[in-house]
Amino acid sequence: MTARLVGRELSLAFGATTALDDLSIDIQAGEIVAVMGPSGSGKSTLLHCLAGILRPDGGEVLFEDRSVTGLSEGARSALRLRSFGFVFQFSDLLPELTLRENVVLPLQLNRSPRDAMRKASGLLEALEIDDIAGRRPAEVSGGQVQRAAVARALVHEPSVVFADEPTGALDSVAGELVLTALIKLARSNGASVVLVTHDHRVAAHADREVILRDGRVAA
Ligand SMILES: Nc1ncnc2c1ncn2[C@@H]1O[C@H](COP(=O)(O)OP(=O)(O)OP(=O)(O)O)[C@@H](O)[C@H]1O
Repeated sequence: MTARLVGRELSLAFGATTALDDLSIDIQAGEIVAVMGPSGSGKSTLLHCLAGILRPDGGEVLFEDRSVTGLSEGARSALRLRSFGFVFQFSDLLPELTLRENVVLPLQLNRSPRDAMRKASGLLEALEIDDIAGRRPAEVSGGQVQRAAVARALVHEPSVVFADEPTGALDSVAGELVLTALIKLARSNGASVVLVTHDHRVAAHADREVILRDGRVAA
């Protein structure tokens, strides 16, 4: 069994708008892939299909050689919680919890509290936010929130991290810190990263760039 993620001949329309048009993509275990292309070219839709959030109208997504598209909604949710991590442009950290409590959240179902805390602490240190991890999201900078979001996305050691414009709301210095940490930690865990971005400097961190145009792979 490999953690390879494959989208095969994916198509998806929203009413009269074609978002994905017979698009195929193959992401190897541990590979960092940047998905680029103009606004509206289908980048986020592709990410949502690969992650099992959206079901395509046609085609199939395979993860670990099994069909994701064929799973029930509940089974897709379980797969996302177990095997995938997510970082979005605007973090969805819970505002009433501290950064540390947010990071530990994905672990609480299946680890002892002490073990979960140890794992979260290691990531908070690696991301250099351990000294402020007792604060709530509103009490730290945007870059620090995004670094906490990276820690939360990686804490349960997912096979794939989906990152949709993770640095889009940050200045270049803060963005660089978030991105290098995300990629370094994903690599050390052997996780693949699907990185949606319109920024060539961000994409330069990936192993491979896939460029979309009108819902198809252009390059
Ligand atoms: N929920 C939706 N309802 C209707 N149309 C949608 C929806 N989501 C996306 N679309 C349309 O599908 C197409 C692809 O959108 P998508 O968000 O995947 O593009 P994108 O490449 O990520 O764009 P951006 O860089 O602007 O975020 C666009 O034409 C968009 O307007």
